[in-house]
Amino acid sequence: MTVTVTYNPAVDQTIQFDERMAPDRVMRADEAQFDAGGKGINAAQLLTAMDRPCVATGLLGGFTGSFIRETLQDDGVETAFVDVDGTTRLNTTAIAAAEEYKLNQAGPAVDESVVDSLLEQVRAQSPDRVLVGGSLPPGLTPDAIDRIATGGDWETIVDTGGDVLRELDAQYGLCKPNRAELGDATGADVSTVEGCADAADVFRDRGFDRVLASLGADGAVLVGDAGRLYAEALDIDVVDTVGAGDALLSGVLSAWEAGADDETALRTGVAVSAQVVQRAGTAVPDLDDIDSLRDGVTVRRL
Ligand SMILES: Nc1ncnc2c1ncn2[C@@H]1O[C@H](COP(=O)(O)OP(=O)(O)OP(=O)(O)O)[C@@H](O)[C@H]1O
Ligand SMILES: O=P(O)(O)OC[C@@]1(O)O[C@H](CO)[C@@H](O)[C@@H]1O
Repeated sequence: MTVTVTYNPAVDQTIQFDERMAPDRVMRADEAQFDAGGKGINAAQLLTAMDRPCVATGLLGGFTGSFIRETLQDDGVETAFVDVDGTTRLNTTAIAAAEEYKLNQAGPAVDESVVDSLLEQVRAQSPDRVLVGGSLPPGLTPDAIDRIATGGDWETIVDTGGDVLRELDAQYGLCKPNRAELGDATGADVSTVEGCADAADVFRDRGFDRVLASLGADGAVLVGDAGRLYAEALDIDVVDTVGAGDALLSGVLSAWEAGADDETALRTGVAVSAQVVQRAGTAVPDLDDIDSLRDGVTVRRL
């Protein structure tokens, strides 16, 4: 069973415009939607939709926190959140004439004592695996993630920004940097797929057993004891890429949980991410076609 930890959840607002962004005038949206978001929450929704046992935990507060709670309940996602005084943030993605603008708030400041409360919630679930996803709100340091990783007998997976990744100190089962984070955190040349795999090895030397690096439209690389695999992305019409990395990771974790090997897991991750980027926002897409999409993903050994 997986527990996801989202220290800094968000309501994701996605607004779409036919025309390009321009300053000093009112832009009127053609479409708008709100979704429950934050990397761990997105993963919990997808894992639940793929019938993998999962509990979403994290910090929630205010009217945005209530919206996330209600949305997860409607989606049948099990939850065990800790209440905080501040108001959970609202992040905006503006899609304007096919350009994507991502506007993320910092989130409400919290006190370090929330880590103890969260750890208690995680322990109460007795998970096999804990996925810590997303940024840290003001008031927390990377130690908040290390404390989850060392807080019990579970494998910890981490999907957070390069600056935080660089500072983690504990042993982790997996990290999921994107290309920019891979480059920022290692200083390596990540312009080629081989360069990305080399950078992933730098992460492995720092205490991550496996590295799943997402390369946007170029696909993804999975590096571990079983070798280095590269999957091409599927050729699809992209609406927005918010949540693409969470989808890749959820697909890989779901397949591993079903007993799949690394190659099948990587194919599944790419297939799930393809479904997510073809829809606006971070709501769970239709996952019925995943098996046939997965068969169309090309994987090669590096
Ligand atoms: N333009 C695209 N075309 C096809 N697939 C894509 C495209 N962009 C992303 N993907 C798929 O989504 C996966 C994750 O993408 P990306 O590297 O952009 O994640 P990310 O930066 O972690 O995203 P986020 O932080 O918003 O979740 C890729 O490995 C790929 O399979
Ligand atoms: O600011 P963070 O925590 O790095 O990222 C938060 C976020 O952009 O990531 C998710 C997509 O991956 C969204 O649901 C959410 O708004």
